[in-house]
Amino acid sequence: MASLITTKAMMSHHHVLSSTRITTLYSDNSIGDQQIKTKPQVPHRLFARRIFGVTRAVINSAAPSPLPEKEKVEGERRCHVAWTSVQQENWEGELTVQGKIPTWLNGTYLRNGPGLWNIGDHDFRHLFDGYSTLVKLQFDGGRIFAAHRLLESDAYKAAKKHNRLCYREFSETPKSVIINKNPFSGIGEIVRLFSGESLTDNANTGVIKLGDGRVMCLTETQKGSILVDHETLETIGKFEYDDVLSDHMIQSAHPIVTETEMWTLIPDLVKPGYRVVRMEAGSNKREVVGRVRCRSGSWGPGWVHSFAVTENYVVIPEMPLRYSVKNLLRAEPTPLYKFEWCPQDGAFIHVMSKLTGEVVASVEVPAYVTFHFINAYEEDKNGDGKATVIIADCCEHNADTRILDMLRLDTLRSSHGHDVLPDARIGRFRIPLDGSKYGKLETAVEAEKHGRAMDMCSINPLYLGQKYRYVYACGAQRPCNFPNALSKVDIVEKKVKNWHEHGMIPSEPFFVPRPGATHEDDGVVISIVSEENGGSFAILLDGSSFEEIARAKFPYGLPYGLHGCWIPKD
Ligand SMILES: CC(=O)/C=C/C=C(C)/C=C/C1=C(C)CCCC1(C)C
Ligand SMILES: CC(/C=C/C=O)=C\C=C\C=O
Ligand SMILES: [Fe+2]
Repeated sequence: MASLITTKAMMSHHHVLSSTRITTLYSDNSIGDQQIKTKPQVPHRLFARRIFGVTRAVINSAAPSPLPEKEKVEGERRCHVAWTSVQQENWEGELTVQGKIPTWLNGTYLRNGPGLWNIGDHDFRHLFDGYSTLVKLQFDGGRIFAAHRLLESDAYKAAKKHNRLCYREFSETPKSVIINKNPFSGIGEIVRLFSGESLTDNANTGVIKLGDGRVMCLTETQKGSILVDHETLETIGKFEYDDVLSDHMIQSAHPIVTETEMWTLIPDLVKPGYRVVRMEAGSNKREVVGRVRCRSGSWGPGWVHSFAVTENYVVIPEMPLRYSVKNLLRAEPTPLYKFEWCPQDGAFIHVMSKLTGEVVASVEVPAYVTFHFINAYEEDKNGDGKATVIIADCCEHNADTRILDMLRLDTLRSSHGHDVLPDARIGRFRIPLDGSKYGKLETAVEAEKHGRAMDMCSINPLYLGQKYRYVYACGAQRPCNFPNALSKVDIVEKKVKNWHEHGMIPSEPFFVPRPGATHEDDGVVISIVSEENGGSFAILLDGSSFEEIARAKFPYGLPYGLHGCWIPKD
């Protein structure tokens, strides 16, 4: 049984509990004494809603019990903690470690993701709508100090203050900005949309460490670039870009960062294309290295959630899944949300020189749907030191756009143990640099070997842009193709090793190389696992054997997360 604290007060409360610190979400307007009750944990969206209504915080984890009968509503039965909102605004404490953490692993793993999917009485629709929730695992001499905290974005703060949605999220439009049927009444909103005013800054997708040490949370809106303190998880404030590129409201959610620079793509919705930009470590100014024009005759550029780089080139995808101004302006989401599917206009990959900004290849490829590029590298077929082909790998959803709508919370909450998603694979693009018109798209490893699920990938960061061998990603345990396993894929030998436990939903496996390692897979893989019984734990796998070396349980359940980063100690 878990302790349930029911707080009736006007303000958020801080509860100090032995080694853990907890802050409840916010409360309603009633004033009264704090009551402490004992009640089973209910990992359920109704429960999360009640937090906002009356503020209740679950302190301990325990096996969830069924909801009281009166609260059972069709479609709202007990759901996996992976899809359940966090139940406190923040928490910190030491985790008890089972197993042994390598002595060299000192630093902080930070993970971002949408951890809160309701506001007031409103339940969000889509996985990507939730408010950013940072989770920290600080490894120190074999111990793990963990924490989580909601990001104080303007979108989250406004939602808290007004108890309703105030900005456009991935799939949600607040009532206040809904354009009515009169085409002229919405002009103001069109301005607010294109100026970015009504867009969210809920930076819930990823978190990166810039070369100068600053830590930034990101989403696809440019205003959703927010600096945080990786030790306290406090929000520092907006990352202020010192350039004029912020006029374009969107960006790729996955910049590529090294110790010296950051590369990203800025899509242009007006003249369909992408600006390829570079920012020096220590600077806030992005320089435009070059611009790619979209090849298709469609109105919008292809969606770029992520892209890839090699040593000398930037690989720019132009997916047939395109930003749609029409869908952007709609109040009610389409099954493709802000996008539209235009395979008749072709699918392309462009390659730009990092040095000159020149587009050195622009090839048509088979239709594809991907969120995440894994890595890319140059192949030199003639052995004269000049690249002849670019290889670019991605998690590819068999060109099936239904994946986007399948990430709706109702689908995720109700699907158990069977195929629900389109099958996914490692898609390998071969892009010739000899002026050929076409590129190839192949399956790198038979998808059955990783259970026909493939997303949320990482590699050894020292192999970024280089020929590489290992992909760490979420795969699946058949017969279901939902990513419920961690997979190590050897793309050279075409072998896969999976980690899976019944009922568990792991988030992105993140590879940290061992300092001084000479083998690509010498390091550890970190993931956070949401458990069927309502709990969660951090897990460490050996990068080479892919066997578990340690796990550490959180005293409560954490929801699914998206992307993470590693910040070495000092
Ligand atoms: C969480 C994740 O992976 C993606 C999040 C994407 C978001 C929040 C996209 C937001 C957008 C709008 C609010 C309007 C403009 C288009 C678009 C960038 C899709
Ligand atoms: C969680 C996900 C896809 C899972 C399907 O296999 C995609 C997340 C994308 C955003 O970062
Ligand atoms: Fe992503």
